[in-house]
Amino acid sequence: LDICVTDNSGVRCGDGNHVRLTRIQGNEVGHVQKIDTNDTLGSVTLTTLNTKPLVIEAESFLSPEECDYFVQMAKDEGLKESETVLNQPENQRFVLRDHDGNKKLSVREMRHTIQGSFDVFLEDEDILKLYKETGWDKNGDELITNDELKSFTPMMLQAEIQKIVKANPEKHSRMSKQVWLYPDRSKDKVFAEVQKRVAKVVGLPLELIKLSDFQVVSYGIKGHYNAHWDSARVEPKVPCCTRERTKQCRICRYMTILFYLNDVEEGGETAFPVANNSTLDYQTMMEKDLVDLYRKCEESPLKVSPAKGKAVIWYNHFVDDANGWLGPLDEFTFHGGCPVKNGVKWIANFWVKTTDHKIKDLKKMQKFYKASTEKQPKMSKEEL
Ligand SMILES: O=C(O)CCC(=O)C(=O)O
Ligand SMILES: [Fe+2]
Repeated sequence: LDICVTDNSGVRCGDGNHVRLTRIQGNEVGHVQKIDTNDTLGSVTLTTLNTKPLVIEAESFLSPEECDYFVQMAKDEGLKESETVLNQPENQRFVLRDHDGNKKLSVREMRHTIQGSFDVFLEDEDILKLYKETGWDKNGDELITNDELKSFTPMMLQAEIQKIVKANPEKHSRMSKQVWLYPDRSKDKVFAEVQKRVAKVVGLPLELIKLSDFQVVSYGIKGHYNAHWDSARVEPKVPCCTRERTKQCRICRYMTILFYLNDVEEGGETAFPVANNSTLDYQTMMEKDLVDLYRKCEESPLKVSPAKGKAVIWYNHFVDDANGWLGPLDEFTFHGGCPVKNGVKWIANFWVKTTDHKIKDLKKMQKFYKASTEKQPKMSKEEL
């Protein structure tokens, strides 16, 4: 195997063991480092915002022109309403969340049932109004018993919820528009330069950066994205998703580089609701409704404010010590977008993807390596 990659130390070839995922050294909160980019921008300054999880901010990672360029590109391509992705298969979606196991659903348990089943975040008042209108809570004790459950089906519940979110779309876990961009890797000069800059700043092979996904998202007033992980927990039996793959797979995004493409008048921060918690337990996360950033954003321990050209960088996964590739999910990267209060918000997600098959990834990277070396016009003797 002869694997070559291009990184900050030049072209390096070997058997594959010489390629490892690396992290930017964050050191401590407030640590500042300046990285020369050797391009039109000159340099990028990184500031460590947090260490658990490691979150790094770069003001002016993109120039205002680059930001405008990506927004225009997204508009030309056309944005579509973001779908809320539920990871559970269809038949496991409707699960009654009877947390205390007393065979009755409290209002809170019904809220969580609806969240888990339909990805819709209602308030207690919505549930009570629903009971009133449908009569499902026959005796009006605000509890749904097994017997009362028989009077309606999941389909009926879904229909009611659909009515509610139609009138109040902000009750969705996500309210935004998005588009995947596949800027032609050799022809789009702006995108190519940004990819190079990303490779330089994060210190990963350019060939890996070229495998990344790029998505532009826009939020209007009340637009938000409740807390989630950008990647998934490692499950050896479920392979990582790739562009070719359609069967059951999990998302594997080693790192997220989130660009803010405009200045937001008010709101729209990126929040990390479990940052710096000593432990992470799902029970507390449920009890405190930490997912619900639409309502609980203010309580978040770490928030990053949008600013045109700024990038916020974090690692969804640790690195596997043995092979230097995708390691365990860093669960503290749980994050989302706070509601926009005034103005609009444009972002671009730059997701550095890998799979858990290092060799397969390296082989894919070789295609980009070869393309770049072949395209290089041979220098004539005169030029030398
Ligand atoms: O809008 C934000 O600040 C966060 C967006 C986000 O987390 C995502 O698109 O995955
Ligand atoms: Fe995200």
